Amino acid sequence: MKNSSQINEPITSQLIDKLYEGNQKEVTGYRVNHAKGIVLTGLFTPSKQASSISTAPHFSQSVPVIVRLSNSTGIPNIEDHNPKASPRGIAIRFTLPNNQHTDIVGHSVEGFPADTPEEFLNFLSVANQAESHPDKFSNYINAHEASKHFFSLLGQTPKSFATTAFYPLHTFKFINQHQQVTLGRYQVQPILGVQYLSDKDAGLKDKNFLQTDLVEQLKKTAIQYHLVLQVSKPEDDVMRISQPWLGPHEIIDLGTITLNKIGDDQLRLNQDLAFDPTTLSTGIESVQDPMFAIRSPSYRLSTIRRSQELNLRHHK
Ligand code: HEM
Repeated sequence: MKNSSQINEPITSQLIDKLYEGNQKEVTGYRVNHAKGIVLTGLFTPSKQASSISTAPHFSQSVPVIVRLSNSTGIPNIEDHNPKASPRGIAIRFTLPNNQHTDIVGHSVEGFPADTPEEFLNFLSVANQAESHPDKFSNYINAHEASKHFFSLLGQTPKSFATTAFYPLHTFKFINQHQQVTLGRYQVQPILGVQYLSDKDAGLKDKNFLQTDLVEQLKKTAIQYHLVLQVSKPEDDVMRISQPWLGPHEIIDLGTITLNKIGDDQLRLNQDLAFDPTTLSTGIESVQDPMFAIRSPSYRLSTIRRSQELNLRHHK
């Protein structure tokens, strides 16, 4: 029997090729997207309610977390105030008992330029020609709801990673000990609230200010986020990651992420960590939206390619 990664092999490598083509990946050994990042460590403490939503182990006990905060593009030294650095990224690894882990990967806008792998491939093909064929690019964007919405959200510079909200976008089934299912999407909400810089203030900032500010803030206090669940309503399309769910929704607090240390040896951590948003725990299942199956093989292939680049660099 074929597994999902074999089924998705051709489109996976096409997607990664397109990402390499478009993400200005001139430096080898880094991620093809979200190349510039900083790794922190801390603790996830579940809320009292979390264990009634899912039997996931980290919903009933505090667990260590590793968090990588990042800028978009494959440029490892992109200036933090460059509009192309948006959306920002977050990757969270929860360390679970028995050498298990589960990952959440999100970005700082509530949208994505495609709802299916084929649509994403089309989008990347056109986006990669944005400079040579600007009209084709703008026509495509205007004609496609997902990319139109996505581009309307880009470009802002956050005051800090500690004032940035993140959206993992996929819908999951959260299953409790009575087999009751809650459908919802995670949100990672900063305790300090969402705050952006004006373009003028952003332009005055040092090119690495998002990372240096974290170091300064940690000297005073920890960086904290609420992990919350936006509970779906019958009218929400849980199969489309490109669209926010409109109107008021029930929000359940799942717990608090507290980051209190910058990881030692950033270069090594950035290279070695390979997140996979499809690594789930017991009590949490995917709704199998069309993008979900493609993510694991894409991240795996990208990790293989950047590791090979590193090996080549070491052997030159
Ligand atoms: C099928 C759709 C997608 C594809 C093909 C894709 C592809 C990739 C690839 C190849 C990487 C580099 C992985 C590595 O070398 O470690 C990456 C990283 C990343 N992507 Fe995606 N991505 C997709 C969807 C998304 C979505 C929906 C989000 C946000 C909600 C997202 C956020 C991120 C973040 C934050 C990182 C950096 C992870 C880290 O810190 O290691 N991606 N993506």
